Amino acid sequence: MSDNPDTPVYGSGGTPDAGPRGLTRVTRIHHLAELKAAGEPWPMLTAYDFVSARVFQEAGIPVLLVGDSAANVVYGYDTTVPVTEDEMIPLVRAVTRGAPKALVVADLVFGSYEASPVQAVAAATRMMKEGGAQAVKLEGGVRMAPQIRAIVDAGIPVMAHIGFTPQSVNGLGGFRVQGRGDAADELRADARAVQEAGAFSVVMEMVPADLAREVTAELDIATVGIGAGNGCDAQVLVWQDMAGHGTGRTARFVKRYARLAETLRDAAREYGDEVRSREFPGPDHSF
Ligand SMILES: Nc1nc(=O)c2c([nH]1)NC[C@@H]1CN(c3ccc(C(=O)N[C@@H](CCC(=O)O)C(=O)O)cc3)CN21
Ligand SMILES: CC(C)C(=O)C(=O)O
Ligand SMILES: [Mg+2]
Repeated sequence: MSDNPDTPVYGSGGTPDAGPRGLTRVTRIHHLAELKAAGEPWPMLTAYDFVSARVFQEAGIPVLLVGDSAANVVYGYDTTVPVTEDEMIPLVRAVTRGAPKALVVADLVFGSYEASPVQAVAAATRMMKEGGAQAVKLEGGVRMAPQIRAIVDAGIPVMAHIGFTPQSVNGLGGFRVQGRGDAADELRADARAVQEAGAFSVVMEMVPADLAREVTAELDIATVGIGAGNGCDAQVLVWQDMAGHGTGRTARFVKRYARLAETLRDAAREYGDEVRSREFPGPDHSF
């Protein structure tokens, strides 16, 4: 592995570079187009703080999302509706500091972009200027195309998000798969509209796998699936879901690769026990 800036994010031979030092160069949007052309899927995770962002960069995760799921996993709200720009921006700053080689995408929060393209450009500008993000994400297809176009025209790359869009949970009638039956054509239209509006990528959440695969083949831009099967160009999960660091139940689309919450609880319990018994701090940890 090398620090030469011409070394690609992924090593030669098309294998993802997840070596001991992680990403070998800054991830750019055109790399994602190259990966789509090469048929190589890439992983994306959420991140909300410095340490986890650094760990994911070391693990070779090229794209990090500071999701508005921070509402749930950082701030403890029930939905993503209440979280504000002022709550998101410090998290975006921490992640961009922790993972300078990852492409950092920041979610625009509910209420910050829907009203008009002018409002959307202002919200996206804050995420870049104050947060240091390289791109923003917003929820909506056909109905948000004017906002996407305006943000892209302002020089800010946009990732769109269609299918189940959690900010509209009240309008969608709950946490449900989207694009089943007749709704498939609506989802296809949303996908085409965001590509046409200039988005560089699109998240598809809770969409039937066959439909997601078809849309991925139809589009030139990268599709990122969450609950959308393995035919997408990329996958994303909330990192606490992926690592077993949540509290309650998780969606069907989550696969858990670790049991961090249990590990942490056991560590805290042992620490507590040792303080109570005066075993900690012993001579090794005293001056
Ligand atoms: N921790 C976390 N993980 C996420 O994936 C996530 C968040 N938070 N917060 C923002 C949104 C909300 N998301 C959600 C939340 C709940 C379901 C859910 O309950 N899904 C059920 C029902 C599916 C159905 O009946 O059609 C499931 O079993 O998958 C799905 C996505 C995805 N996002
Ligand atoms: C689940 C992903 C796609 C997201 O939008 C978030 O974490 O907020
Ligand atoms: Mg989100």
